Amino acid sequence: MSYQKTPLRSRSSLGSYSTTTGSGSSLSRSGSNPTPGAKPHVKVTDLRRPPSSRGFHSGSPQPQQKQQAPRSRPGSAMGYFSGGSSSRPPTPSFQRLEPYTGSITVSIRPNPYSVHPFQPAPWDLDVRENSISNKQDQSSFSFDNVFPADASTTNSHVYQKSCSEIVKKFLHEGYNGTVFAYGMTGSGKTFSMRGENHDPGFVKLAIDDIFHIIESNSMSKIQYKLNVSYLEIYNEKIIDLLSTNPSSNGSDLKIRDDSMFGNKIVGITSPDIISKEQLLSLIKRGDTNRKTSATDFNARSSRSHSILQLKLTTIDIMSNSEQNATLSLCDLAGSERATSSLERRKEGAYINKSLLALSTVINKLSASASTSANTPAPPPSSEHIPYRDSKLTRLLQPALSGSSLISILCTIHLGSGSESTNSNNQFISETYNTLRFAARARNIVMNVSRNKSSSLGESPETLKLIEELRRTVETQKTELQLLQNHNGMTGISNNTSTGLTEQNLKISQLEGENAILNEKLEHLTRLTDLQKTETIILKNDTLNDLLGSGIENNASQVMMSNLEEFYKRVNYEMDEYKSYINHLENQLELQHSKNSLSRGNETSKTLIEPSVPDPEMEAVLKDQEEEIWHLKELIKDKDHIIKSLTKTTKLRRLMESNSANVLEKSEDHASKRTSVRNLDANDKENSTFGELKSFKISGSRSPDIEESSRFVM
Ligand SMILES: Nc1ncnc2c1ncn2[C@@H]1O[C@H](COP(=O)(O)OP(=O)(O)OP(=O)(O)O)[C@@H](O)[C@H]1O
Repeated sequence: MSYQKTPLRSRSSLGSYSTTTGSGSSLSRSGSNPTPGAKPHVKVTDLRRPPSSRGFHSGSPQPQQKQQAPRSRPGSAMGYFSGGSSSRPPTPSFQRLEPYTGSITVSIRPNPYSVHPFQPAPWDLDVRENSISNKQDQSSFSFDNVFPADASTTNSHVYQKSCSEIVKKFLHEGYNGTVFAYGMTGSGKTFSMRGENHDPGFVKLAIDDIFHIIESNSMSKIQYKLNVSYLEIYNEKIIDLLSTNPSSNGSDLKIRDDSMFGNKIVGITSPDIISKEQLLSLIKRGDTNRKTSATDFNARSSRSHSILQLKLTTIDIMSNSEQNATLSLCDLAGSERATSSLERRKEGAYINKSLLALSTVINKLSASASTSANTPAPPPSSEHIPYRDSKLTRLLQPALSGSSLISILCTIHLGSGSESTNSNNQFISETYNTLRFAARARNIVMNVSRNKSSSLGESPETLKLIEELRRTVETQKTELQLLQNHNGMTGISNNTSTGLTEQNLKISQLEGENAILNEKLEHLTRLTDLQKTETIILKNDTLNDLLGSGIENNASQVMMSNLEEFYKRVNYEMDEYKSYINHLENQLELQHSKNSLSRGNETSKTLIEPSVPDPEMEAVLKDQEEEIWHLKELIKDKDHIIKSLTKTTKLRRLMESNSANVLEKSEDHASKRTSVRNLDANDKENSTFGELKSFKISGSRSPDIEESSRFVM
C-alpha cells in the first residue's frame, strides 16, 4: 500500500456507490471511482438536498423553519451498506451557518445516565431524523446516527450502525478504517469502545467480525496475517501499551514519516496474532497499562488518548497477491474543565490542547471542503493543515488526509451538569462543543481509495527456491573469493619459488664452473704427476745408465739421496690425496643421508604424491661421485709412482750392493732372480688398486734388471 496525501474534494469516492433515489437524488452509480476533483453527477433540480430515503423516514416531516438552503452532499461510507437505500440521510436544517457536505460518518451517543431524573434535559433527540436540537435556542444538528439516551441501547447496536461497515470494508476490500470516540469526560467513550463484560464494546465486536471472517475462510485460498499495536498518548508522550520491556515503560516513542503508511511509530511492539484469545489478552494487558484516574466527573477517567491498531494482510494464494489494511480504534481522552486535582489539571491541559489541535484540523478540513464545494477549482491541498500541532493529529494525519474511512462516535451528556461537581451548565457548553466538532467533521469530504493489492511475484515454493539459490550463489561467491585470495598467496609463493629457481640456477652455474675448475685442477695435477712420473722415469733411466756405466760411488749416492727425497714428497702428496678422498666420501655419505631424509619428509607431506627426484641434487651427487672417481684415479697414479719409486729404491739398494761388490758381478743369477722375485712379491703387496700402468726403464741394462722391470708390467 502506498500512502499519498489525497487532496480534499467535493465528494467522497464512496459517493460512487450512491444510487438515484426516489426522492430525486441523481448521484449515479458509476461503478468506478470518480475522478478526483470532479463534481458528482447532479441535476440542476437536485441541488436541494433530498429528503431521507430510508423507509422509516419516508413519512418524517421535512426540516422546519429557518432552514438553510440545502446543498447536495455525497453519501457516507456507511450509506452503501445501510440496507435498502444507499443515499445518505437528509441533512437537517441548522439555524447556524454550519455546512454539511461531508462524508465522514458521524454518530451521536448520549450517556443515558447523564440526565438528571428531576431536571428536564436541555436537548431534544430525534432518533428517527438522527438529529439533536437545543430546546432553548432551537439550534439543531443532524448526523448519520443519533442514538437514544437509553441504557438498553447496546454497544452492539451502536457498532452495527456506526462501525461495522467500515470493518467490513477493511476486511473485504482493503480499505483502512479509523473509528474514534470523541466527547466530554465521563460521556461514555470508553464504555463504547471497550465496553463491559455484559456489553462488549467496538474493539471486541470488531475483533469478533475479523475472526469470523478469518475462520470462515480457513479452508479457502485466502490467508490472513494479523498484527496488533496499542499505544497511548499521555501528556504528549507516545507510550507502547504492549511493551514487555520494563526499561522502555513510559518512554516516548517517536513518529517517523513513512511512504507506505503516512507515518509510523518507531520501535512499537507489533506482535503477530495467532488467535482471538491471544489478541484479547494482549488488549486487556494494554488496557491495564493505560493511565486512568478518578476525576470530578468520572471515577475511572481515561487520562490519555489510546489507539489500537490492527494490521491485516490478506494473501490470495490463487492470484498470488496480498493486500494490507489497517483498522484503528481510538478512545480519546475527554475534554474537561479544570478539576480540583493539580495533576488532573495538568493532564487535562494536555488533553484539551490536543483535542483543540484535532478540532482545529477538523475545522480547517471542513472549511476547505466548504470552499471547494462553492468554488470551481480551489487548491485545497495548498492549505496548511496543522497536523503537527499535537501527537494526536500527527498520528491521525494519514486517516484525515484521505487514506482511511472514518467513523466518529461523539458521546455527549444530555444533562446540564450538577452543582455538586461545580459543573452547572458546563455539560451544555461541552455538548455544544462536541456537536460543533461532530458537525464540522461530517462536513469533511475525502477521496478515500482502497489499498492496492500487490503481487507477491512468486509462489512460496518458488520464493523458497530462489532463496536457496541465492544462498548457493553467496556461498560460491565466498568460495571464489577464498580461492582468489589463496591464488594471490600462491602467486607470492610462485614468486618465491621463481626466486629460488633463479638462485638454484646460479648455484648450478657456479657448481658447473666449479666442476670445470676442479677438472682443470685435476688435469693440472695429473700433468704435474705425469711430469713427476716422467722425472722418475728419467731418473730411473739415469739410474739405469748409471748402473750400466758403472759411475763412482759418491755420485750415485747423491743421485740416490735425491731420489729418496722425491719419493718422500710423493708419498706425502699421496697421503694428502687420500685424506681428501676420505673427506669427500664422508661428505657424499652425509649428502646421501640428507637427501633420503628430505625425500622421506616430502613423501610424508604430500602423502599421495610420488617423490620426484631433485635433478639438481642428482647432478651434485654425480659431480661428487665423478670427483671421487677422478681422485681415485689420481691415487692409482700416485700408487703407481710409489711402486715405481719403491722399485727404484730396491734397485738402488741393489746398485749399492753391486757397487760394494763390483767385482762380484759374477755372482750367480739364481741369487739375483731370488731378489727380483722378492721385489715382485713386495710390489704386489703394495699394489692397492690392482693392475698398474707399466712404465719403461729404458737404456742399456743388465739382463737381470730388464727382467725385474718386466715383472712389474
Ligand atoms: N451508554 C452507556 N450505557 C451505560 N453506561 C454508560 C454509558 N455511557 C457511559 N456509561 C457509564 O458512564 C461512566 C463513564 O463512562 P466512560 O468511562 O465510558 O466515560 P469516558 O467518556 O470514557 O470518560 P473519560 O473521558 O473521563 O475517560 C461509566 O461508568 C460508564 O459505565
